[in-house]
Amino acid sequence: MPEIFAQVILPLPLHDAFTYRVPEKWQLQIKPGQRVVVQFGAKKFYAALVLSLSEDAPANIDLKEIVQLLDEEPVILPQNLELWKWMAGYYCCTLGDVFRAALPTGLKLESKSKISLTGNDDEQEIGEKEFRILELIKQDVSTPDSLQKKLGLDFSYAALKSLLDKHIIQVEEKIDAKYKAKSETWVRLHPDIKSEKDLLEKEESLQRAKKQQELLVHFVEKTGAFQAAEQPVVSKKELLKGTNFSSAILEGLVQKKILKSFQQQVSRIETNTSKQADLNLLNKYQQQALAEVKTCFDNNLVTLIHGITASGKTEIYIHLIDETLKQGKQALYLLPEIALTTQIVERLKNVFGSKVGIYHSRLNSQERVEIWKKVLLFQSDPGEGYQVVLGARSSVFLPFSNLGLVIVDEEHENSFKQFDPAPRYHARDMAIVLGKQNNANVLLGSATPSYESFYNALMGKYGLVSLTKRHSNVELPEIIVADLTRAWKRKQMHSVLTPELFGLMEDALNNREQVILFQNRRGYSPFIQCFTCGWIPKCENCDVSLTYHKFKKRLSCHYCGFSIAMPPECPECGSPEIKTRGFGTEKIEDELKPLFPGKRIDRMDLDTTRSKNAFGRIIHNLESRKTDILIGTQMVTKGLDFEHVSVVGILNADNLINFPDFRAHERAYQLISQVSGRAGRKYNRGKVVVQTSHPEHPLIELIRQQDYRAAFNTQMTERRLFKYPPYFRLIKLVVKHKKPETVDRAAGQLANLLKRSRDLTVLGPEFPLVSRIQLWYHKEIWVKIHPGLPLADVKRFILENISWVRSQPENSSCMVNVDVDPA
Ligand SMILES: Nc1ncnc2c1ncn2[C@@H]1O[C@H](COP(=O)(O)OP(=O)(O)OP(=O)(O)O)[C@@H](O)[C@H]1O
Ligand SMILES: [Zn+2]
Repeated sequence: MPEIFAQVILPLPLHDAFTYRVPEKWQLQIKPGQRVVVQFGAKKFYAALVLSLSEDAPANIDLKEIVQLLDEEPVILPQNLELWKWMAGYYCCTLGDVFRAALPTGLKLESKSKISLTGNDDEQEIGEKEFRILELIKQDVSTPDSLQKKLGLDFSYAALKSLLDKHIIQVEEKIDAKYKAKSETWVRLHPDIKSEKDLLEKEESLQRAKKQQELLVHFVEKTGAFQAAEQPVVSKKELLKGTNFSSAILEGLVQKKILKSFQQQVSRIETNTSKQADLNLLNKYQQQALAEVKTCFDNNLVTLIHGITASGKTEIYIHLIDETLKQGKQALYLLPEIALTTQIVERLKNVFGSKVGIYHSRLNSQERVEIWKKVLLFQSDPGEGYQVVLGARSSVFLPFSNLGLVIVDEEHENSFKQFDPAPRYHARDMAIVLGKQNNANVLLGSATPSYESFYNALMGKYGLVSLTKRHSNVELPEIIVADLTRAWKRKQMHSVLTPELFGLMEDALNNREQVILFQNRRGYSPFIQCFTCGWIPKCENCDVSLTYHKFKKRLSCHYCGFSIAMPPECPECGSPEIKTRGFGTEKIEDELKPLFPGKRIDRMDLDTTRSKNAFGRIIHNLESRKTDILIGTQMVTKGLDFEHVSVVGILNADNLINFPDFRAHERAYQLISQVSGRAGRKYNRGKVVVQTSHPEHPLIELIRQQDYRAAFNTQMTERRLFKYPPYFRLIKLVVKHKKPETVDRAAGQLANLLKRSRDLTVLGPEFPLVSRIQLWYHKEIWVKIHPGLPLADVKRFILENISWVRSQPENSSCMVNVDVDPA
């Protein structure tokens, strides 16, 4: 047999795949997409993934053998790996980075080399160091790491190796998959009992073991043995539930060979047994839009559906998914993490039943592995595998075998972008690549498309379909701009509410309608300050002030989690007068309670949704009208669909508009339109109050007119002028080090090198808004790239210069993150 070599990806930030020899015993079995154990470096073992196989050995080097083959079948398909390669190339990261992001934790493996005695120690000469190692192994110190810890300089790998060579010790390379199938004990009749007569005989034999007899009768009743046609089996849990029988009684029957117990794997995923509902009939606008989308698909176009809030985009998606399933293909429906609420999950499950898998980060790792395997299963067993996945960002990595449709809902959402660690990918853009690679249709949807996507649509690169009517035929809400400065001056404010907003809230609440208030800051107040000396507490690790959380009576950092107790007095001057500054959601909740006595106020932000079910509870309470007023951060803007919300308040639009980011206006427009869109979705036209100190700001006027096109056009002029996307591509480089002088120097060197290219526009280096996070100083360099330039060459040029800067001894341990298309 010719020799076979495997190219494997290691879970390390290394650029290449590495080649190993395949031992003869696995030559017939090994396939790309399987996991293998390999030794890398002198002493480390890793679970790697086979990328490809070949018969040609690389010429120069001495190759190691694969230590172990972990999977019988691939955990990922060759076509899925195409996406990995594309991603690593495009986002300037390594295949190892993609590997770590792609597989669910439960399929990634941990390596622990365990050393044990062989029992073979007959009179061999051993040295001092070998002796000490042996003594420790006898006391169960069993890994090289822990030996090294105990022995310090007395530890030597040579001594360890010598003991191995003498066969006194052995290495058990114990690599175990974290995922273990969950199993349950089940009970059935012992196979010796073949007829009802056998059963009766056994029962009589139990005259002197009353409890056992009773349990046997209970078993027969429960399973209908010899009466019902089905297999008389029941889970142990089910059998003993609500009875006084103990496990010991059951064990007695098993020992007497009357019952038999066995282990059976169970799924951790709740099985949905709900009946499948029919599809809703589309209204005439939706029908028209659906037809247009299909025409675009026929022309092989990625398509953008721009449909106002509550126009019923979801219904169109459901119809498209349905058609995809009828063609026997799979569909992927991507949503931002936070929009994956019970509302949308239920809607999909009602229609597609057990064909739908849900995949997001709130699942535990076991559950994620099961979803992964059921998506994979579709290839061999379409009846059992998942045909539809509703998922967040990382579901682009799932092992689809026959993808026909990819939908990206709320495509403008920047949470589709992974910020840290690498790969810093954008799931919307990856969805488009995934679609291309699989010949699947791609549909992007939003009420406020990202300016990049809308631009692509206007340029004819994407198909464009519009929906301009709400399903209920109710008009988009009326937007009222309220002047904060004027109301403060005239002393008309009710806490944080202008008289306009306060009045509308009172009316709505009196009519049993609901209100949503949006504030983009959580906590009680963004900072506190000593009234006497002006002291403001800051984070120890980051360059930010600490946010006050009243309920916890603590000040905490929203970047690193550092927190301290609220000081009773100013540590600088001793004054007891410490004032809270600004309004977070927690403070607003506090202040509104006395303004609306008897009304139920709830809050939805990161702090109130940490527990697993909190999110669902808040939504349920709003849906069932147990909540009158909901205060929330960005979370309340995402796709929520409630019938009785009639007033929405944006408490401070200026925070959004004045953010120092080239996307600030785009984002402010999106956020305000999205949250406004929660009002008046079904019955009467809703009202939205936008509070601002700058009512004359041009963006505020565009928001008031709800003119997406005009807002887009104004921004495009600026983007073109200042060389921003979609006219130019951006790559952001972040140089990091614990010493500010090193960051300064390295970033300066890098920027100067890049500026030598006359084709590129290089900005910086500059300290970002928050220049120190978790003790690391940051400095940013922005590279603007003309669309005519070959991107791959530009990236290579950047990476080469980064390598050079990092290789300078004075910059040692300096990190540089590369962020392609920063969001
Ligand atoms: N054809 C239809 N038949 C019955 N109900 C519909 C239909 N179309 C839409 N609806 C209902 O109208 C409401 C709004 O629809 P949907 O949530 O799909 O809007 P959307 O366009 O996704 O809005 P948003 O962008 O705000 O998330 C939902 O309650 C939905 O069930
Ligand atoms: Zn911090």
